[in-house]
Amino acid sequence: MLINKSITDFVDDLASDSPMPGGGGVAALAGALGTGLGLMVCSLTEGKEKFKDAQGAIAKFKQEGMRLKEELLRGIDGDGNSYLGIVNAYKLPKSTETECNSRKQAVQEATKEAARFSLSVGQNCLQVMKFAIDVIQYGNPNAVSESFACGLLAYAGIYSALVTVEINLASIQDQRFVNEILAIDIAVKEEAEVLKEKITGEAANRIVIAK
Ligand SMILES: Nc1nc(=O)c2c([nH]1)NC[C@@H]1CN(c3ccc(C(=O)N[C@@H](CCC(=O)O)C(=O)O)cc3)C=[N+]21
Repeated sequence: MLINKSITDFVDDLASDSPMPGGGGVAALAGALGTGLGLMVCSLTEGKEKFKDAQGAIAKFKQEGMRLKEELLRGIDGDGNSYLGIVNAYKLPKSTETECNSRKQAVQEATKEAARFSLSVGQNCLQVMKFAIDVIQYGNPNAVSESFACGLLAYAGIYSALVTVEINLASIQDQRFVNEILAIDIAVKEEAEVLKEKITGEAANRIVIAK
């Protein structure tokens, strides 16, 4: 499993020509790392008298963050496996016309599954950006830089997931499927842009460097 590797082995694997991890799995990792940073800020806020008014909100955000962290960690291997589905479908025999047809069908199905999987990674990363905004607003301001990094790692995760969705869509023939997924893909991107503006705007307001 990819998630049990050391960071060094993971990055070396990534750098090699092995088919996983790919862009989709790294998207999930970026989202998980972002979530970890946001959760760190929750931990630095919890139980502190200074932040007593924020305790209820932080407890709620922490639960959501823990759910997203688990889901994104699962997505690192999950996405890689969904891509392996495509690789394996291409390896099916193609000597007869029947074999060719069923191989083609299997490649199409596996590619749809891979597109759906990376879309779900992108959607989870979008939730991490919302979690980041909550944590920016309610969390310990000493670590607000971590809250911003949480949101911006998730933003990178979204784009990494969505280009993966799109490269898969490019080889899918079922136009109805393509339209349906593309509509969600575009909506996620639009929402991510709004959230990114909000996050960078907050960062500019909250981290003021004397000149
Ligand atoms: N859910 C999902 N996650 C992905 O990460 C994902 C995906 N879908 N869809 C497609 C892109 C692209 N990507 C590649 C990974 C390895 C090779 C690779 O190793 N290619 C070898 C051949 C691989 C083989 O045939 O074994 C080559 O081009 O020479 C290529 C492309 C992962 N992606």
